[in-house]
Amino acid sequence: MSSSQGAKLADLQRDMKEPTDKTTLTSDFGVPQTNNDDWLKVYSEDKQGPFLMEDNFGREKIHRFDHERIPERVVHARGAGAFGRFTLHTSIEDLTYAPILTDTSRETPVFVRFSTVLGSRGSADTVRDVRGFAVKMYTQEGNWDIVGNDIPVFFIQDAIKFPDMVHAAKPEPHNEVPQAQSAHNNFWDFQFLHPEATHMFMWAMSDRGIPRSFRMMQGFGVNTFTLVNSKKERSFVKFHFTPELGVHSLVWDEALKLAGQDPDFHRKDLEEAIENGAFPKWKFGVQVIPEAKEHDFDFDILDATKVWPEDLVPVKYIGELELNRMPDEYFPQTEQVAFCTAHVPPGIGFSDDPLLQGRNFSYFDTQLSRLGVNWQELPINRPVCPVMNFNRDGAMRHAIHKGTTNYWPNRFSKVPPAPEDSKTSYVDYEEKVAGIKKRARSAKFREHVAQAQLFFNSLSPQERSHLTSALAFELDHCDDEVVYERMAQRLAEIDLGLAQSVAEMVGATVPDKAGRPNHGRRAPNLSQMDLLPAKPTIATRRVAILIADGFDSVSYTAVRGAIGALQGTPMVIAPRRSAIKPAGGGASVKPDHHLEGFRSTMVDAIFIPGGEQSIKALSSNGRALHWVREAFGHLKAIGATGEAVSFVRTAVSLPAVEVSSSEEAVESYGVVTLGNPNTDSLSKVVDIVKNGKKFTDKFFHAIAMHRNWDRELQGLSTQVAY
Ligand code: HEM
Repeated sequence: MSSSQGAKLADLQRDMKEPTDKTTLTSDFGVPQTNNDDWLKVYSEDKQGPFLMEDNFGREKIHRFDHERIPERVVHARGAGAFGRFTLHTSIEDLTYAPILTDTSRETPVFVRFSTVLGSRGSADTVRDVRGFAVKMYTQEGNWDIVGNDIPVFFIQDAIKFPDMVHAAKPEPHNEVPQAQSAHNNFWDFQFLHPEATHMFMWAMSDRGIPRSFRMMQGFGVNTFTLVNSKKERSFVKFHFTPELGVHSLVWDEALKLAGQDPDFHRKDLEEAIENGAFPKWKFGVQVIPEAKEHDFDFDILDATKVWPEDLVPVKYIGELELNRMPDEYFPQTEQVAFCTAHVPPGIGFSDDPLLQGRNFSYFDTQLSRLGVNWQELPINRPVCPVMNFNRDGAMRHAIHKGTTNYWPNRFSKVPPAPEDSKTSYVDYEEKVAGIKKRARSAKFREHVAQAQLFFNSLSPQERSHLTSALAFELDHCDDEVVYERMAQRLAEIDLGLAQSVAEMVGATVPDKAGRPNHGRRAPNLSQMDLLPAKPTIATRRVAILIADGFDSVSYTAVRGAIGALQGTPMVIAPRRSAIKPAGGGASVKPDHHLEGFRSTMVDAIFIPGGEQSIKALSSNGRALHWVREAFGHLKAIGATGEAVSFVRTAVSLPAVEVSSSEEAVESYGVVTLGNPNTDSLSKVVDIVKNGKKFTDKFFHAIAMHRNWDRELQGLSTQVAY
C-alpha cells in the first residue's frame, strides 16, 4: 500500500481496537468483569430468586444495546463501501490550480459508498433504482466529496422539489408499501405532473436501474461544478467515472429473483472482487465548458436534468480510481460516513445550478440529525490534513483545544486566515451578479423532452426493448387508471412506438399520434453497448461448473484451469456439497455449493463437462435442468462438452440453437458446445475471440460479451420456461 493511502489508514488506526489472546472482558469504564452470562440475582440451589437492578454491568449492556441504532439516511439508506486510491495521470493545470487535479505524483486515499436510493437499510441490492456513487477523497487540502449517481441526470432541476420527489417515490404514506420500488401510483403520478423528470425516468427505467455490479456502473457527479485556474479563469465541469470492466446490467427476471435469493448480491460481489485482488477500477474524466461558452448550447448547462452530449463536449480522462480494501467494521465506516457536495478543495467551486445549491445545504443539515454536530470528527470523516478553527463544543466533541483563545481576532494572532495567494487556500471566485429576485426558472430550463428522445434513440435495440418492458412492469403496478393513462400520453411525447407498446401492455388508450415528433438524433456513450471494455475479458466473472458423480475430469480440469488463468471465478455446483467422484477414478472434487443452495442467477455463465454417469444424473434432476433453462432465459453463456451437449440440447429444445457433434467447437446464440472434446480445443491458452478455433476461445468470448442479445432479439429466450 502506498504511503498516501496509508495516510488515512494510519489516521484510522488511532481508533482501531483488536483483541489479543490475552484480552479479557471489561465494562465500558475498563473495570474487569468476571461473568458475561448471568444477571446478578438473589439465588439459592432450589429457587430462582429476584433479579437485581444493582447489576451495573448487566444494566450497562442492555442500555448500550437499546441505543445501538441511529436514524437511517432519509434517502440512499442501503449501501456498501470500500477504501481505495485516486491517481492522476494528466494534469489539468490550464483549468484549475487544485493540486489533486494537477499533481501527477500524488496518490490520494479515498472511501467510496455505493447505494440504492429508495429502500430501507435492510432492503435488497438488486431492486430497480438509481445507484448512489459517493466518493470521499482525503486530499492534502481537505476532503473532496463527489456525491454522484450511476445516472448522469436527475429527476428535478431545483432543490425545493426534492422532498416532494422523494415522498412520491418512497413507500406510500397510508400503508408504507411498496418497499424499495418505484412501481406504484404515487411515483408515476409525480413523474407525469412534473415534466422535468421525463429524461431521468427514461434512464431509471433503462438497464442502468439494474446494474450487474457496483463495479460495472458509471459514476457521475451529475451537477455542474466549476474549475478555476491560477489566472482566475473559470470553466464549468462535470465529473465522470467510467468502469474498466464496462457497463453491464442484470436482466429484470434475474434482478427480481436475486432480491429474494441473495439480497446482498452487490455488497458481496464488491467484497469478493476486492478479497480476490481483482480491484475495481474506473477512469476519471472531466467534461469542461469555458465560461465564455456557457450559452452556446440549446439546453442550459446548469440544468441537472440534461447531459452534455459527448459529441459536443468530449470527456477528457485524466486519472484513475481504484478500490482495494474493504472496511474493517460496517457501522463506524460505511454507516457513519457523511458526504456533502459542499466539500470541495481549493481550485474547485460551484455553479449556480439550483439543485447543487440546495444539496450543499441539505447534506450537512441532515447529518446533524443522523450523526450530530460533531460528525466531521468521526474517524471515517476526518481529513488527513490539519484542521484548525474556532468552531467549538456541541454534543460528543472529541477534539481538545489547548490555550486561552476561541475567537478571531485574538491578541496572540493565533490561527490567522490562510494567505490568499497560496494554491492551497480556498478563494471564492469573484463574480458580478445582477438580476431580479423572483421564484422562477430561466427559459432554457423549460424544455424537457429533447434529451429523453436523444437517450431513447441512442439505445441499442435490446436496451430499448428492456426499457419498454420496464415501463410496462411499473405501470402494471399502478392501479389508478388516471396514472397509467396519463403516462401513456407522456410517452407519446418521447416516441410514439414506445408509447403504443407500453399502452397496449398496461391497458391504457393506445395513442395514435406522437405528442411531438421524435427528432431522431443520437449521441455517443448513452448506450451501455458503447461502453464495453477495451479488450474482451472474463476477469471476475463467475462461471458455474455443473457436475455429478462420474464427470469427465479432463474437460473439467482444462476449462476450470483456463477460467482461473484469466482471473475468472470458477464455482463448482453439484447435487450435493460432499465430494464428487470423476469418471474412471482420480481425485474427487468438493463442490462450492449444491444445486438447491445456489442458483443460476448468481453466476455469469455455466459450463457442463461431459461424463456419461454425471450427465445421466443431471438429466434426471429438475433443478439441474432449471439451471440451464434459466441461464438460457437470462441470456448467459452456456458451455458444454461431450455427453453434456445433448443435455443442453434437451434442456433448451430449440432447433435454432445448433450444437457440435464433432471435434469442432460450435457457437450458437451464446451456447458453445464441443461434441468430442480434445485437449487442443480445451487449452489454457485462450484467445478471447468469437471466431476463435478452440472451445475455450468461443466460450470465453460469449462470457466476455456479458449476455447474448441475439437470443433475445430473435425471440428464443422467451420460448424456454424458466
Ligand atoms: C444530482 C442529484 C443528486 C445526487 C447525484 C445525489 C446523490 C446522493 C448520494 C450518492 C447519496 C448517498 C451518500 C452516501 O452514500 O452516504 C445521497 C444522500 C442524500 N441526498 Fe442526495 N443526491 C442528489 C440530489 C439531492 C438533493 C436535491 C437533495 C436535497 C436537496 C439531496 C439530499 C440527500 C440527503 C439528505 C441524503 C442523505 C445524506 C446522509 O444522511 O448522509 N440529494 N445523495
